[in-house]
Amino acid sequence: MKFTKMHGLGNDFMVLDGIRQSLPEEGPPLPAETLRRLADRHLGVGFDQLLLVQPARGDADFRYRVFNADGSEVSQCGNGARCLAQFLRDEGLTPKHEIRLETAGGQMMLRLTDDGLVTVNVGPPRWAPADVPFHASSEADTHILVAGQNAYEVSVVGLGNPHCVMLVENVENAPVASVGPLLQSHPDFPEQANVGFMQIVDRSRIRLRVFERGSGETRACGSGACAAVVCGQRRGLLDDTVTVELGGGTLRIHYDGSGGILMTGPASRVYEGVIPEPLLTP
Ligand SMILES: N[C@H](CCC[C@H](N)C(=O)O)C(=O)O
Repeated sequence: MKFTKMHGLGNDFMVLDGIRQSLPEEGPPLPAETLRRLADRHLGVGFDQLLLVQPARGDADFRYRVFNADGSEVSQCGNGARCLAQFLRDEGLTPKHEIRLETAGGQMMLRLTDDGLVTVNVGPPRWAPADVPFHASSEADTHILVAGQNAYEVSVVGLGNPHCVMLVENVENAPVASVGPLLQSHPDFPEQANVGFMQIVDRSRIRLRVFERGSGETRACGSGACAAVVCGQRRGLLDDTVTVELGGGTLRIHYDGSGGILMTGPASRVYEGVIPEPLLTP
């Protein structure tokens, strides 16, 4: 099985072409145990997420599916969407500069810009608890989550995937490794959550670390960057356009309250590889 290794600011992916290779319409493209082994950075290829592109089933150009390193299928991966747009163009699978993707969380528009960057419209933020999903009686600027011996004030938002975002003084010493897993699996998130730790530099710049659901802390999280910005805007702390500094580099996020959240950033190819068929079975 052929694959392409790519990354968006160090959030790295194994990309599978389900257009020119026949892959299952539903469920993981590989046995879950094989997928997890390939995600391992010593036993396999090593990746945060596996991205799969397949023929669209509706009026979009392509269908986009995402699997975390733990094998869980999810509905959104912002960095991955940029890499997929680059992959589709590089492979000659589309001549378009504007690509519409069908995802489990709805449609997303991608635009390849002349400066080699990709802009993704990830859609509007979903604040209603049921749309995150999150157990709460109503939406609010912040919620208090009790975990272990502590209470954490977080903002909660859905972007096709669930996010909770907390403010920290300095991302360098944020309790990502300890608090990230606690809030990821907090019982108020029935499908778990991605956990963002946001330092406000000024109204147009933040620093961010994300403990991702199903993958742990990654060097960048595109949907996490979008979530942090809209949560900061809702709390009156950020302007419409924000530069987000992540471990692997910067993203530009724009949201003015109408239309969708626009995320702009790079997409990088690393290498192509082949997994021999006998190694695809557990
Ligand atoms: N871990 C996320 C999926 C990948 C998101 C991230 N890599 C991005 O760039 O948005 C989740 O379980 O919802």
